[in-house]
Amino acid sequence: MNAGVVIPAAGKGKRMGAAISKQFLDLCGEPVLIRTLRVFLDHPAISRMVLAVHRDEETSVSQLLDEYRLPREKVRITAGGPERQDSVYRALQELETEWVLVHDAVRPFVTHEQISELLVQAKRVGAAVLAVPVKDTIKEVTPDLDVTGTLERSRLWAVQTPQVFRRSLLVQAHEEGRRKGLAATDDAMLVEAMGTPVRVVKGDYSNFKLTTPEDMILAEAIWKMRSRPQ
Ligand SMILES: Nc1ccn([C@@H]2O[C@H](COP(=O)(O)OP(=O)(O)OP(=O)(O)O)[C@@H](O)[C@H]2O)c(=O)n1
Ligand SMILES: C[C@](O)(CO)[C@H](O)COP(=O)(O)O
Repeated sequence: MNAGVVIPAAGKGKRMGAAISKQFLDLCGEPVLIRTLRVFLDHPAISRMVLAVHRDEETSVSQLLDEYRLPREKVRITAGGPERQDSVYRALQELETEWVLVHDAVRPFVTHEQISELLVQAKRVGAAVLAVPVKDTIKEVTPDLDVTGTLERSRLWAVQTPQVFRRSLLVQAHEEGRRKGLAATDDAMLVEAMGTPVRVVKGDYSNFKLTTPEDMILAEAIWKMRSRPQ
């Protein structure tokens, strides 16, 4: 299977509130970004990777990849855009593989098993995303904080990345999304908007997105637990 990865890594991490963007924070001895990239670069189905970074960080990220001895012949760096959707679209222009995985730089706990299963399902349907059943009760609330309803939890899944697509489908979805002015918080939304089916692969709760400060504490605990000899 000819598969490449787009890693949007151009965010500023405002909700994390750290002095540096969260993808560069230390996670038990290596930057989060490096830990995330290693998972894909070590997977046998992945031949290429394009990293979308903030335009002021292209040189420093390139140096970081060299410092951690990542295989540079597989990794290209490009300038991201103002929103995640723009960063993914720009990185997509640099990737020519038949299949594309999109994965947030700040989800370091994705596994090889999940990547492999997503590729199998995407090949069947054209698009597959990792997701987990929602654990909380989800309410709709007005801007004034009045509850207007409660959603049926058994039908709700929290979507993660990786999200895997046939490249031609993803490019078309992004281009239509741009034409219609859709603001999508994930890539599958753009594919869904074309009426194209998307398959869910059940993931696990540890593949969460590092977003707020307490997530770093949880991430360190998970990393240490996974590194313990069995
Ligand atoms: N213009 C942007 C914004 C986000 N991202 C990336 O998209 C992923 C998920 O986004 P999010 O968690 O929202 O990251 P930030 O935008 O950095 O966070 P915040 O919204 O708190 O500022 C991250 O890997 C982030 O670097 C990106 O490539 N380009
Ligand atoms: C793509 C994503 O990680 C799926 O959960 C998420 O939607 C990104 O959202 P954010 O607005 O960039 O935090």
